Amino acid sequence: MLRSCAARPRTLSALRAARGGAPRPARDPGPARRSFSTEKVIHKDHSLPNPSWSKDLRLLFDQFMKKCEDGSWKHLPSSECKVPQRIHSFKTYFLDSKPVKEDQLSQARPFTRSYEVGQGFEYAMFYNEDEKRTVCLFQGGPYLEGPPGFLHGGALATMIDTTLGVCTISCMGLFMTANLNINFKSPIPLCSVVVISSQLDKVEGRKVFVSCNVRSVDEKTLHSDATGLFIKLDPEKSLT
Ligand SMILES: CCCCC/C=C\C/C=C\CCCCCCCC(=O)SCCNC(=O)CCNC(=O)[C@H](O)C(C)(C)COP(=O)(O)OP(=O)(O)OC[C@H]1O[C@@H](n2cnc3c(N)ncnc32)[C@H](O)[C@@H]1OP(=O)(O)O
Repeated sequence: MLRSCAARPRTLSALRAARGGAPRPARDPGPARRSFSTEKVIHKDHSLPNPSWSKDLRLLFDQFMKKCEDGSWKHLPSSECKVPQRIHSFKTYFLDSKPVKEDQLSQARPFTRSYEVGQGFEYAMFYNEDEKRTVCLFQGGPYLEGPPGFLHGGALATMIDTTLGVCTISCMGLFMTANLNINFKSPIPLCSVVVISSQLDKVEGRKVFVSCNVRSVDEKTLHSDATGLFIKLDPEKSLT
């Protein structure tokens, strides 16, 4: 259910209660939109259409789902729950250190999936293995406002980092962002849809160079372009 701005928690304690209190009630999307893992936990796929998606986002999503039919593109599911195997692999890099307490970790969720449906980051990603490309269809909701009526630059940076990160992780394994360089060329109207097209450019040892551009749905407006450097994690080194 969409929450109005008036219903947003105004105090820190209200915010904490909203974030850390009782688990959110499940919003069952119906059989066609449930996804299951081999784990006992049922993970809901947040990258499938929901009522907050605009016509533009639905049309683009359908176009990419068609491209998936011959196997050249893959739709990447996105869960608010953790991916246990990847998280376990990632935790091995922390070695002996415990930077985050277990109870805090149990509250953790991906930043881009931490808003109510429709209010924050609505997106779906598609991956082309042969071309080493990832495309993100992104609709930034009303809680992501920067300049009045426009998307916050940090929200776009988040989606660029996530798209480049997914592109790198899908192609190569466990990496972290070392450098992100973004040119903001044209502001993005709030609640509009943009297409983030990323590609893997070069691999040099542990370094992966990726880039992307962000365009309007009609492709006429170049909103941003960006480059990223991702470093493969070294199991011999602690992150903390
Ligand atoms: C990332 C998540 C993994 C978990 C996966 C689990 C589930 C996946 C599900 C969904 C995917 C979502 C994708 C989300 C993407 C989000 C990505 C992030 O936001 S990551 C968070 C932000 N980044 C950080 O906090 C990184 C902090 N930095 C570090 O930890 C380290 O600096 C490092 C990047 C790990 C590199 O350190 P390391 O000691 O290993 O390397 P070196 O310093 O020896 O450098 C190696 C090599 O790289 C060059 N280098 C390093 N940094 C830079 C830089 N900033 N600019 C240019 N070059 C750099 C360095 O010179 C060395 O080069 P050379 O070998 O030629 O000498």
